[in-house]
Amino acid sequence: MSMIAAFYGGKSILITGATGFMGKVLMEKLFRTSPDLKVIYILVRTKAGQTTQQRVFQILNSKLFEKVKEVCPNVHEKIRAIYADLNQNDFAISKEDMQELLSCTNIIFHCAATVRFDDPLRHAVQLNVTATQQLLLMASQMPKLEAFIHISTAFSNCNLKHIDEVIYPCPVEPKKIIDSMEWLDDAIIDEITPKLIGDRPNTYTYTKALGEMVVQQESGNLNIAIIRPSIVGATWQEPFPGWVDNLNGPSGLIIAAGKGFLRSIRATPMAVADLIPVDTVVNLTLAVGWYTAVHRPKSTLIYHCTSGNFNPCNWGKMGFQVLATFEKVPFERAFRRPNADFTTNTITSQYWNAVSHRAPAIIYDFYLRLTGRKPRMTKLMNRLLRTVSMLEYFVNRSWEWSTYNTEMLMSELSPEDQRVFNFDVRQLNWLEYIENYVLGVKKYLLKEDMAGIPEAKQHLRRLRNIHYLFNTALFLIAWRLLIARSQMARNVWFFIVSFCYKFLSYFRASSTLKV
Ligand SMILES: CCCCCCCCCCCCCCCC(=O)SCCNC(=O)CCNC(=O)[C@H](O)C(C)(C)COP(=O)(O)OP(=O)(O)OC[C@H]1O[C@@H](n2cnc3c(N)ncnc32)[C@H](O)[C@@H]1OP(=O)(O)O
Ligand SMILES: NC(=O)C1=CN([C@@H]2O[C@H](COP(=O)(O)OP(=O)(O)OC[C@H]3O[C@@H](n4cnc5c(N)ncnc54)[C@H](OP(=O)(O)O)[C@@H]3O)[C@@H](O)[C@H]2O)C=CC1
Repeated sequence: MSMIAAFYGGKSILITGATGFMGKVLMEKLFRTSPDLKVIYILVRTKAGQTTQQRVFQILNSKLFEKVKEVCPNVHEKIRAIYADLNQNDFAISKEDMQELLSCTNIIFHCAATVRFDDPLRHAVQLNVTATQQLLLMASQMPKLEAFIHISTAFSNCNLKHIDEVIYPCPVEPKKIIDSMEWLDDAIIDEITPKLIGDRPNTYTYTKALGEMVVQQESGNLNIAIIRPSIVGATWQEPFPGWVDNLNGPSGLIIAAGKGFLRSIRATPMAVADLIPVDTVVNLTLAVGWYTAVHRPKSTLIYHCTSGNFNPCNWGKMGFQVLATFEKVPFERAFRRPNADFTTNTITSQYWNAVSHRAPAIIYDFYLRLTGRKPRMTKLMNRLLRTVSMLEYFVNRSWEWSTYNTEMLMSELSPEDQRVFNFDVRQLNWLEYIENYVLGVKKYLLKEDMAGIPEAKQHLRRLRNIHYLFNTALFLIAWRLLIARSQMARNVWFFIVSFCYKFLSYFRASSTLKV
């Protein structure tokens, strides 16, 4: 029997961000391995016209939870959705719900955050800093609380090359940042944001670093641990390979490349692609929750959940494998044949953006206008290029994260726990993982049926023929224009024609001689 699974039996667990990518997998794993847990409280807001109950119902009836229904048929009774909005200082939680949370919670997993790179600083501070502070205040009033697990990111200190499992102080105290957000107007905040984030690339990484400082400063007597995952990708093994449900990180770019929109990205092929499967992150998170509660370390331990130290992959290998998978499992209705190159400098990147991205979008929009349809490709391409420009920071650098605490934890696990809560990425086969990832994007993000693969391949063959025809026509037009303007070109053309004529007449003569 797994000691970790047994530990969560009978426990009341609070998860923030449970409706997110990582939160769903965390909930699923808990219900599947510890079906005798007492209750999972989840803070859920209404979204896209759905009530909290409707959102929970949709999650529990999704493919991700298929196995849970077998081992925990009464899962609906064990999940308690509490309306909350982390944008509000008191989370807008009702008095009754707050009373129940404060008196019953044993473990907190704080996953909620805004992961957008371009969020205005005010919004990112509210969600990634102030909300963390508010949750810590709630935790300090929970008499039964055994552990508080905070999910940060391995990129919270991406301005450093080597990152240890310690908290690095930010130049300005989080409390001052929080207070200034209350009285500065948006225009001033936008103006000072670049100065505040300094050499970090965006408000996301900056506010995650501030969030860690808040955890350190306001932990009081709480028993806390921090987990820093790198680039979280689709599931590796559990509950099944390739599951993913949002466009963040590689997923969106895999779609853009598979649909033929993205043809080049400024990336360093040999840079480490530090991806970590979401089920690996969740296994580590649950192991950390158990270890923190049972062993009660003297200080807040930080665990790096990264792959580069154990089983490095690089962007060149990843890109190659993604494209190779498209050959076998193409996406449907592609705009062009998938083909994405890595450019290593800004000039070539700008050239390919003009030639491979903007020009085809303009031509296609012109075609849409001619056929009486609304042009949309240029707008989509501009948004995609903006997205790519924000992700490029992470594909042109490599980082080294120390993993002492993560390795220590692995050694503390029994063989059974190492099997059930496996976070040993040394066992990960990257080619297999990336292939399953692309398959998962097709099935779970694009909702495309595998039966449509022959038609998708046929469509790509048509696109290839159109591509050849287009290039041939372009060449002939260019050659015709050149001949009309250049004597040299005409001479070359006549030389080629006469050479071919002589070769053909010699060939014909020699073949009649044989008879
Ligand atoms: C063969 C090559 C493979 C190689 C593969 C390389 C992968 C290299 C990944 C590095 C990744 C590092 C990640 C650090 C690790 C964290 O800790 S970060 C945590 C996760 N956060 C993220 O990944 C970034 C989250 N996304 C964002 O911040 C915003 O999407 C962006 C990037 C600022 C763009 O914002 P926006 O312009 O408002 O765009 P947004 O509304 O989000 O989406 C616009 C459209 O693009 C789509 N979209 C959204 N996100 C994406 C995306 N990531 N990609 C594409 N389309 C997207 C949306 O569906 C949307 O379409 P519509 O809904 O309009 O039809
Ligand atoms: N994805 C990645 O690559 C990485 C993620 N991380 C960290 O992991 C954690 C989870 O990330 P991930 O699952 O990918 O993120 P998602 O964007 O998928 O999920 C974010 C969660 O936070 C919730 N949330 C956001 N704003 C509010 C709000 N105002 N009120 C209530 N809930 C809110 C969302 O709820 P709703 O569904 O209502 O929007 C959602 O459940 C984050 O802390 C992130 O920083 C770390 C490294 C990498």
